[in-house]
Amino acid sequence: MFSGEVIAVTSGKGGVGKSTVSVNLALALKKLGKKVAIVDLDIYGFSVPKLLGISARPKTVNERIIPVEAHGIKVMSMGFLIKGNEPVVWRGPMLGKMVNHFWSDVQWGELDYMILDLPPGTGDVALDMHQLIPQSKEIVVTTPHEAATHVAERAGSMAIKTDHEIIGVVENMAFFTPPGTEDQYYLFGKGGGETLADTLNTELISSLPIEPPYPDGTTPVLYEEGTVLHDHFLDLAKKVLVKTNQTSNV
Ligand SMILES: Nc1ncnc2c1ncn2[C@@H]1O[C@H](COP(=O)(O)OP(=O)(O)OP(=O)(O)O)[C@@H](O)[C@H]1O
Repeated sequence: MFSGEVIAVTSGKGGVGKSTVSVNLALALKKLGKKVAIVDLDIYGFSVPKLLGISARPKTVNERIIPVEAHGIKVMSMGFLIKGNEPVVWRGPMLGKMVNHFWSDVQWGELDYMILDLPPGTGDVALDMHQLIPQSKEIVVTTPHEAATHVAERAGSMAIKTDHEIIGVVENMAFFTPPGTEDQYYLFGKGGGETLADTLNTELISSLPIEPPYPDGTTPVLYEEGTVLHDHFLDLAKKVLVKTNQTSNV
């Protein structure tokens, strides 16, 4: 158990950048001097350990689990409990037990923020989380494309129905600016994030551009200084501070 803000990051469909937003928001909050943990509850697509380059596993001391630390943040993931890349074949009640386990049996210590990377959609884990952590607030991630915003609306509606505050919508892959230009190309359409925010009666708190690959063709996953997305994530973290009545420690 811990005291601090719990922020669940959700999306309607997979692949829109929910884990990318969760991890980079957690790192940006850390840069603002906050004590941060991230919990990867994306049972069928856990990716946080890989994004953070973690190969260690959590240890248990006096029947309490000690989370793994990476880049200055504490991490727990469904991926720590599964061997290699095996598929997860658990059903609802087992998943509920796991969510409870992460919440009650982990030695989190003092934290300002706990970021939860939820599975996409409105399945068992999202429902369990909403019931177990009634104080959690939500960020809804979508791309501007109608196919994504349409299903993201359902994920957001679930938060509203269970009385959870939606901090805002993050529109990811909103546009592409070719390096060396100021042009903006709206590859997945324009305005989808704003429309979703209106429908959910919340605010569009960030429009994140598409990060171009490095010259060698690889793509960054942690947006360090020098990347296009670095400042966008810092701005998003500052907005989260304001929305949760906190101020930067740096
Ligand atoms: N703004 C961006 N610019 C460029 N690439 C991005 C951006 N956001 C995410 N990506 C890339 O898109 C892919 C999908 O992102 P991510 O894994 O975060 O999505 P997700 O919504 O968590 O998916 P899933 O639910 O399947 O885990 C990754 O390869 C990620 O690096």
